[in-house]
Amino acid sequence: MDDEWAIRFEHAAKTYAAGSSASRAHAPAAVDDLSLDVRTGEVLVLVGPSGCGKSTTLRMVNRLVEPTGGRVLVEGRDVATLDVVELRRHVGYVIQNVGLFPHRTVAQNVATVPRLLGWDRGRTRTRVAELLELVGLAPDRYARRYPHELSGGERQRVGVARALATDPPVLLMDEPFGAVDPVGRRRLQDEFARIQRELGTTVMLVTHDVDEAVRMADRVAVMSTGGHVEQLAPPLDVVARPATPAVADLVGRGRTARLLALGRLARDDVDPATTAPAGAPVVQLGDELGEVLDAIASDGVRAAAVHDGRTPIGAVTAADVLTALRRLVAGPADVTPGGTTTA
Ligand SMILES: Nc1ncnc2c1ncn2[C@@H]1O[C@H](COP(=O)(O)OP(=O)(O)OP(=O)(O)O)[C@@H](O)[C@H]1O
Repeated sequence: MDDEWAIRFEHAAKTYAAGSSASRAHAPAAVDDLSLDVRTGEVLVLVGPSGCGKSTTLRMVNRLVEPTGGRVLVEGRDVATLDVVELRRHVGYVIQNVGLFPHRTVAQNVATVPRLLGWDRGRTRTRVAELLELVGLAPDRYARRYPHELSGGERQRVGVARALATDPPVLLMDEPFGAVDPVGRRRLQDEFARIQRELGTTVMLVTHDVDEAVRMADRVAVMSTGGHVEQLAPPLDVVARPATPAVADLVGRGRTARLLALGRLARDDVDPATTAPAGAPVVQLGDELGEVLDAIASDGVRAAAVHDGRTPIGAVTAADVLTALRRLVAGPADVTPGGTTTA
């Protein structure tokens, strides 16, 4: 196994053979020529407009879609050479609306793959209980329920538990939280992030929700038609310094709010000569800029005191937060259109 990457696309291409032979001859490629590495243990999010080839890209990994050009490797092996059942044991898959078996209980749904693998009942039962705990569903309350007795968010959790049953090193997620209301979605995102960190799973996630992308990703791949990667970079870089007009278009609306959530208070943002007035709110170096602004925005306050741990190091005003935002946008000048930044 390669330590650096878990999934590699090498000039991967897919042209669907649909319609008449005449239209087939001119069918545009859903994915034209994709070369991309997903690093071991990272969450890489594909985001882009509808029809740009995100799902096609994802499905080439578990061979729900067979490439018509190039190749896809998982943990160093060309997926085309692998037995599909063996491959899918290593590659979990979660989709919107999950596709749970309606006439099977939660426990039976989660046990699907262990059953196929012939695990004994004791091992399966223990694993199912572990997984339900992991996704925040108490086994004694949920194991015997049927999918129609669950909320959308709970069903999605069962889908995640099922995909993780054999502890796959790679997990593919296609709009996994798309069917959940915004509040539930945010909670699921947070919990999933915790689970992912705990397990160290390599995740490739598809969404068309830019906020979801920047919240979940270690790196974001912004795609345009034909599976073309416009920019591949950490969320902050994508939002602060879009590499192409297409990326700017996608992240443009609500950009300041996203920067406030992604940017962190740095030492350079703090005025060491100023002391905040008595009773001023205290923020910490490294806090989200949005939280800092919230603190300053509270009634009758013009500045927040900044601490580094327990040590007061100065004060910060709303104007300083604005300067910090500009610092993020100015950033290091290492982004080239269509290129990548290293992080
Ligand atoms: N089975 C198929 N047969 C023919 N064409 C397909 C098939 N699946 C996808 N396509 C086409 O391939 C292109 C890419 O589709 P894909 O589903 O990968 O895009 P996407 O970015 O995931 O879109 P969305 O965000 O709307 O789900 C689209 O033009 C789509 O119409």
